[in-house]
Amino acid sequence: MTVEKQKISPGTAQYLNIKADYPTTLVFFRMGDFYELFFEDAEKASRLLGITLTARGTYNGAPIKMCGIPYHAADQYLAKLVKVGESVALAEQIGDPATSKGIVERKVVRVITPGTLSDSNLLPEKLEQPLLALSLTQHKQHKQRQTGTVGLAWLSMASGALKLMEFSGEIKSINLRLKQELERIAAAEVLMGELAGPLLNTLQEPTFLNKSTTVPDWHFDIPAGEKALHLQLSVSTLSGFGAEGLSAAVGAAGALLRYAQSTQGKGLQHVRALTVETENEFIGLDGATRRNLELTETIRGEDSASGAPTLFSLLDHCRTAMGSRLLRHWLHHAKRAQSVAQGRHAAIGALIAADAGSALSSTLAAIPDIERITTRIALLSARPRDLAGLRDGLQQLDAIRADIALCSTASINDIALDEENNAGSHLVRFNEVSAAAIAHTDVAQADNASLLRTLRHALTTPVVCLTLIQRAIASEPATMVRDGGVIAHGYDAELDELRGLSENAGQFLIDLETRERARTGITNLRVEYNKVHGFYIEVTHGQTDKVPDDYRRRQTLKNAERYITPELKAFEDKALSAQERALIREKVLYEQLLLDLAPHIQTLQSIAQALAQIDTLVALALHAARNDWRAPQLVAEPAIQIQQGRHPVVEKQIEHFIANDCALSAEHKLLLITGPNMGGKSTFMRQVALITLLAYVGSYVPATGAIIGPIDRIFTRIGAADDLAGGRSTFMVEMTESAAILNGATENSLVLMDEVGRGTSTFDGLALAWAIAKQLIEVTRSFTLFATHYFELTQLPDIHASATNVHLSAVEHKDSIVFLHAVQPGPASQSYGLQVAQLAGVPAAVIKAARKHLALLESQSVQATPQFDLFAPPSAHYDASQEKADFGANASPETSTLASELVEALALIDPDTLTPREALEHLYHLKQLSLPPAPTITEAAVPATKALSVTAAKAA
Ligand SMILES: Nc1ncnc2c1ncn2[C@@H]1O[C@H](COP(=O)(O)OP(=O)(O)OP(=O)(O)O)[C@@H](O)[C@H]1O
Repeated sequence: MTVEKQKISPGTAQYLNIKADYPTTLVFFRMGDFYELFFEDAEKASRLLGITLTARGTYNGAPIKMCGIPYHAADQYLAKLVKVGESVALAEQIGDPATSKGIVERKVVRVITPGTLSDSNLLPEKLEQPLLALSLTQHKQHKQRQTGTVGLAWLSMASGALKLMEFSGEIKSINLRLKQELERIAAAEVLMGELAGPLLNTLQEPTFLNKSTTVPDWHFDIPAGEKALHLQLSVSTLSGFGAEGLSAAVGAAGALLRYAQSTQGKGLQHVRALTVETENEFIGLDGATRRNLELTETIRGEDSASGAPTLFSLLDHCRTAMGSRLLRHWLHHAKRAQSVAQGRHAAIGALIAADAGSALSSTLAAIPDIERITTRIALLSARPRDLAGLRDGLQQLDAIRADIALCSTASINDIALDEENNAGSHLVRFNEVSAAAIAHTDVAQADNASLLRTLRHALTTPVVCLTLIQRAIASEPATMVRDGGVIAHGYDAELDELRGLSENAGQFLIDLETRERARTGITNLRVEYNKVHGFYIEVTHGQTDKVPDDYRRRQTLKNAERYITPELKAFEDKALSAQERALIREKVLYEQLLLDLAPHIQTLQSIAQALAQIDTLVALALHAARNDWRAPQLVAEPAIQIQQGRHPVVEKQIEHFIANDCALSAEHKLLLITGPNMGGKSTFMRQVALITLLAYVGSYVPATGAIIGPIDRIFTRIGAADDLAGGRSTFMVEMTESAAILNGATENSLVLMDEVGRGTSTFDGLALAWAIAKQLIEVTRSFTLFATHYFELTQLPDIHASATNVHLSAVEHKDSIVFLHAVQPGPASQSYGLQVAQLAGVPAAVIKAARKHLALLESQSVQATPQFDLFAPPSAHYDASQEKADFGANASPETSTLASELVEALALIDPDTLTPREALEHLYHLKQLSLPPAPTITEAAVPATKALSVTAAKAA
């Protein structure tokens, strides 16, 4: 917008000048007690906020559209706008309207964006909303391979945590990786250079692109980024943070800090440290897995905040928002290093043994969000009640430390022994790894005792800081500094004196009244005050003739006259100005107090982190104790051995949950799970994944025992949902997820495959399921739970020793079915599909027709067509030999017998002596020998999808 100063009012010119600097941001233009919005901003805000659009004056001949919101209610409107991803620039009045000549000066003091919030009213309590900067550099084509480097830097403005990460590779693989990292970090706002945007479109991640803010490419300059980090962290090298050599990420950090600072309008004193995250630090979970396991939101996308049952809402017994945020973080960031989880297990054990959870929990309830308050202190935006809350919270630290001290090392050892006894020998392979587990547990004990000790140490009361706040802040301060009554008595002599002047006014006025009554003889004379007229002496009309000469009339009422005297006037000036000056003095003192607290920011941050940890550990300990969860053992050998495991969320929702074992080891890596619909297959698979994850999160687990080896990633392919927004069909989603698993899983990964292949035709689906299972067994060799309705797959264990059949059992009762939900050895014998349909209320006539059709299909399938009833028991015709060949095994004895019979028969034939008829008879005989008794399922199991489709088409 160009500013045509001649034709427009000074106010409009000022607005347009400011707006020119914030073209894509809504500008809130402060006018007295209102923020006003103009032009397109007004239209947009009125639509988004549902407020009335009006017009005032004209610009270029057209009315200027405007709308406004009251200054005092701004927070609620800002919250709404930020929630829909809008940013707002606050243009405040800088000059004093009373003394300004012409128009009062205005300046943007802060920009509010989704990723840079620190205000308690605008931020969700239990969620971090990081700001992320992303740089993507494509390297020159190298032997036909397009490669690139991604640099990530992200900052939680509300906590001050700054993190970096960098990775390189072929464009396709880094895109995949980037998608996973973005899903993990869950940034509220993503900064990108102008060039990176189009490259990232290939991510096909609409939700992510909606959050992006474009900044000039030069903001990502690497030397500038390095300089900015040095300055921010007050260091001369980044090597202490392990960040040397991360040029792309350092460039991104430069863009991030520049943007974050510009939005705050000031430096970021609370950002004092840097963490570098590495590729292999956490157990990898992609977005689909986080959703499928319902960690913090349900599969349908409901957040825990809406009360939806998720792992987070189940475990969140945290009493502070800091604890809740950390718990959420832990669930999404389980570290691969076992020692971290072991440290937490032992701490939980010690808390349970000392029965310290409840006491700690109630003390923690009195602790405010010290982390965010500290940030607001650093940004000089802390309110008086933030400081009062901080003071009250810090006063609880002694009690918390005393409770932690109760958890002695002795009790930790008791717990360890207990758990070891509990692990028992229920599972065959449990014992094989338990010796190693004991060794590990010992190591863990040493670390563990130290976790609580470290926390106790970090929670040492910061006496200087606390005393300062105690001295400075009134016991119950007003909400805003401008209301006064924020600074405590005795903190500042000047303030006390000014307050004394206005507070002692009462006595002065009583004394004056007594004196004036005596002097004038007017017995009903009164000295009073009102806001409009100030102090006055009131005399009723009947007495006015007694009024002395020095009384000046101030106001005439119906029954009385009001006067002022020189003495009263002098007092009035002093008292009123004292009040005003006291308010000004309080503001100065408060601002100075925030500055004086700055040196304590780092201490307060580590106290906040320690409080979050102890709160989270207490929450996990309470949940474990109340629900009979046990300490898992993390071992070096490959294993997922779970004894009597339960699904943590489902067990809460039903009356009687059936616990199940799971035994996976180096020799037995795939469980092929069959059983009826509703039998509990998905629940079982999820519970294994959740127990594994919980063990690495550092929590106890819902099982009587669990021994778990190294885990690098957890993958899930569960359920089928269309991705309409992403333009992908059910089957496409299924195959994309399967592809990601097959490309990314290793022998330390846990893979959950639920009914893979069901999104397409029977034969294609079966063939794909077969080939995928084969790949997981032979190539990735991952721990796999493979649930299927394709009965043919139950042959896998015959062919491959590392696969085992288990099934979820059910029994028929009259015409109905009873699910036992127990995992039992061997394959299922029936699918019970019709019975389940009947349970679901499918009309009797339909069920009857289905039964009839099923009988027909079964008889046909025996005679001619390959498998229709996928759950019919394996037929006598089934020929596993082909699959064995498929898996690279030797030919079966049957195949070799047939071959030798044919050779023998051929050897008996002398073609030179045969008549044409005899030749034909021999041919029929040979054909008879080689013919299989009936078409076999083998055809369907050959993983050549195309050929199978043709077969299927012919069969149909
Ligand atoms: N171990 C268990 N104990 C008690 N009830 C269970 C158990 N497992 C599952 N259930 C109940 O059975 C229901 C169905 O379980 P689940 O969805 O796991 O079945 P499924 O075999 O995967 O079914 P489908 O093949 O149709 O997907 C669950 O909602 C739960 O109420």
